[in-house]
Amino acid sequence: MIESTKKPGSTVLVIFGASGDLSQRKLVPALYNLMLDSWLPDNFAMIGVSHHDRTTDDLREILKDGVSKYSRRDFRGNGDWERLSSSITYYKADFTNPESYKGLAEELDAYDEKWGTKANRIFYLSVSPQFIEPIAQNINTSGIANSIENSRIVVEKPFGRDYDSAEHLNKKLREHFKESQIYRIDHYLGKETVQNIMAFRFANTIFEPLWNRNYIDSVQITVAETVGVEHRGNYYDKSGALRDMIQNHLLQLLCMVAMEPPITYEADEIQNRKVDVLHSVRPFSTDEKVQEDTVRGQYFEGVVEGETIEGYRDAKGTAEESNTETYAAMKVYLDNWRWKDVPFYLRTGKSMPEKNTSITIQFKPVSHKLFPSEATTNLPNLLTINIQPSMGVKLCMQAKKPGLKMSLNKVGMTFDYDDAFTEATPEAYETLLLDVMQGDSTLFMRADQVEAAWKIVMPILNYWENNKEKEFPNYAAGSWGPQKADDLLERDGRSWLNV
Ligand SMILES: NC(=O)C1=CN([C@@H]2O[C@H](COP(=O)(O)OP(=O)(O)OC[C@H]3O[C@@H](n4cnc5c(N)ncnc54)[C@H](OP(=O)(O)O)[C@@H]3O)[C@@H](O)[C@H]2O)C=CC1
Ligand SMILES: O=C1O[C@H](COP(=O)(O)O)[C@@H](O)[C@H](O)[C@H]1O
Repeated sequence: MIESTKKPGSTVLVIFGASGDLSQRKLVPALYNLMLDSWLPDNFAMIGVSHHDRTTDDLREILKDGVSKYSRRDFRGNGDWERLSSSITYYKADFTNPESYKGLAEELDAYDEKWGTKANRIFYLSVSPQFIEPIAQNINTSGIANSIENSRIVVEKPFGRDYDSAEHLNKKLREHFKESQIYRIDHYLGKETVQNIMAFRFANTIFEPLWNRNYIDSVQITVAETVGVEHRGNYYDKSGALRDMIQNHLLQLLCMVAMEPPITYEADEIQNRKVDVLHSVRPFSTDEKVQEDTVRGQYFEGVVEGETIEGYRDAKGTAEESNTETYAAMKVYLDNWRWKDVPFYLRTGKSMPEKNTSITIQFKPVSHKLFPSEATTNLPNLLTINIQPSMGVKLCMQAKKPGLKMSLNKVGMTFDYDDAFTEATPEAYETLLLDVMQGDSTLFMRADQVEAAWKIVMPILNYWENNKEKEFPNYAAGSWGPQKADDLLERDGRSWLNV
């Protein structure tokens, strides 16, 4: 495990695609907050690479705008931004042109010379997927990744668009970098409340003995977003909820909640336990299984949080007869000792009535009914891990309602981040960028993890692509998704717990 309280050593962060949306909305605001919290190395520089004619001042202005709009801390005009921006320079290059990398090499060497040390070189690929291969190759052939220990490459999602392309990309990356140098981002893993799942499960005595098929009836994982496809129609219409959310974020949440206890808090050990979960997912082995246990949806015009949202097919960049799902739900089983016959229900959707990312564990009913049925609400114990926007854990149980008769009522025990902690919550990208600088890959995706996750969704992707959904669009923006998603649970005598 990496010493997490230590400031990283001298670092040059090269962001390919520095003028793009991700860089403005997430990466540079994260650097800004790391700087304010004194986490940036004493010797730090950022080189922003993209292809339009720009000066360093132009890039700084673009990024300043991003920080002022998106930083979790208010933008303060007291010289803080200038402290960060003075370490940012612009480098104009065509990603695909090997010649462009010569000047970059000179700039990187100049920092080593100035600081009198071999600085960490982090190559952050905030670029469209088709550029990953040529950039990795050009970094390698130009020799700018100067050593295995000091050089790291960070790759954004989407990591491939199916199993074959992800496997190919892994192979190509490994032609140029060692696995220990490759940091595949899934920003959900950087979220404070997602990291807390490990603490919650493995730093407390009371939950783990119950965390299995003997006590748990079922698990629900929900990632509901109020936003629709917005300006990302071009990307999203070729992706859909299964690729965009389930293959990565939801399967990672599944891993966190279902994994066996790791022996040590080491990156490889934790990733091994997560891969075990993915390998244990019962395959969707036939088209009938896909039809039975999965549901897809696409929203039509509706009202979300009081605002009318146009239908998905009317959004810019989407096809008129688009077959792309904006909602996906499924039931999966894990064929292993701990979870045999416990269903895990996963769902995610855009244009839902509320933003809610949560995991709910439904416990089995008590083994013997002691109280007369009119006295009890018959509600099972529920443990909800709220990931966002509300952050915390809530346990629902039954208690005697005060009064002269024995009557039970549902009550809750709540741990809320806002009440429990005074510390601010860092954004996921702050955690992840700091981890890359410190060389800690615990919260990143290993090659086999990504491939195992693709393997799970491939039969669904194939079936959905080859069989157009005739009922699309099939849920109103602002509703909880298609009726069939409710039916999926109703068949099992359960229902979605919109808590
Ligand atoms: N935006 C987001 O919220 C999220 C994005 N991602 C992923 O991050 C990656 C980047 O996304 P995003 O920032 O939105 O993309 P953008 O399209 O906004 O930015 C692309 C960047 O690449 C540069 N660029 C494009 N072609 C070339 C080229 N041939 N040579 C040099 N520079 C080039 C552009 O430079 P210029 O300005 O000069 O044109 C720009 O800086 C994608 O893989 C995306 O899927 C992942 C999660 C969320
Ligand atoms: O990766 C993605 O995640 C966002 C949701 O992220 P969150 O941190 O706001 O929960 C999603 O909107 C986007 O479509 C997807 O590409």
